[in-house]
Amino acid sequence: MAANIKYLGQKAAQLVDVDLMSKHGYAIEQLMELAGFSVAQSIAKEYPAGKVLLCIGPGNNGGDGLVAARHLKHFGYKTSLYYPVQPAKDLYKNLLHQCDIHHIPVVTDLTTEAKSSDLIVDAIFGFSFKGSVRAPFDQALDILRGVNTPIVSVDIPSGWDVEHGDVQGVGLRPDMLVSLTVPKLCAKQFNGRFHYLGGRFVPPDMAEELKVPKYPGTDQCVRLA
Ligand SMILES: NC(=O)C1=CN([C@@H]2O[C@H](COP(=O)(O)OP(=O)(O)OC[C@H]3O[C@@H](n4cnc5c(N)ncnc54)[C@H](O)[C@@H]3O)[C@@H](O)[C@H]2O)[C@H](O)CC1
Ligand SMILES: [K+]
Repeated sequence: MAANIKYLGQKAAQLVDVDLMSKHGYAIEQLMELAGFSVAQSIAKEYPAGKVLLCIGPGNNGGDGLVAARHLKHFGYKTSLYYPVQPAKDLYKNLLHQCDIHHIPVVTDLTTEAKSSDLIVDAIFGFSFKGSVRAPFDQALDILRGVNTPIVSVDIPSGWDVEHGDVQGVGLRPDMLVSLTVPKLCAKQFNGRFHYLGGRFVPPDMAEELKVPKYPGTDQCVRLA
């Protein structure tokens, strides 16, 4: 585990988000683009080009996944989306349209796709996840838990409590975790091979307060463990 890292609880993580947008004038599209780009770059550092299935949830964690799908495609990966709940918000509709014009298909047979992919990106739930997993994501997480394909979780391993980890025994054990902005408390329990940090958009005073580590060169991600 990297030294001097600050881990945020659920409320604190949500407050950072609010501060960036309400106080400092960032648009969600800006943050999401950089967050998703950093996820794609973290993946490219550790996994060779191949077939990547991105599992997309109904909130901004899912939005990060839609952005990552597009950048991975630009990087030479073959990408597809599992996106069972598609909210009507323009933000997500536009991101999905952009995936469409990048010839990134939406698939429905999760079991088959998960087994035949080289990598799965879990962009289902992020720091706003609460309670027990509701349909259709309960079944989806069961399927993901049951395949041998390595999983990269975006910000939070889905089904894990943001602060306490897998207290409900959902069972997702990602190979890589890409924390965004600053790791959340549950990241202390992550024991996969690669822990990265992404979301290189935090202004300097806030970065100092949050103990954001230095990113190397022009990279959008930094390996923590
Ligand atoms: N500043 C940053 O670090 C940024 C992070 N980003 C990403 O945004 C997510 C947090 O997004 P948010 O929309 O607040 O929430 P989630 O994606 O975690 O999920 C909300 C979504 O999920 C539903 N839901 C919640 N609990 C359950 C449950 N038990 N069962 C089923 N469904 C559930 C809820 O109803 C909503 O629909 C953060 O983690 C980052 O990945 C931004 O993209 C950029 C800035
Ligand atoms: K996730």
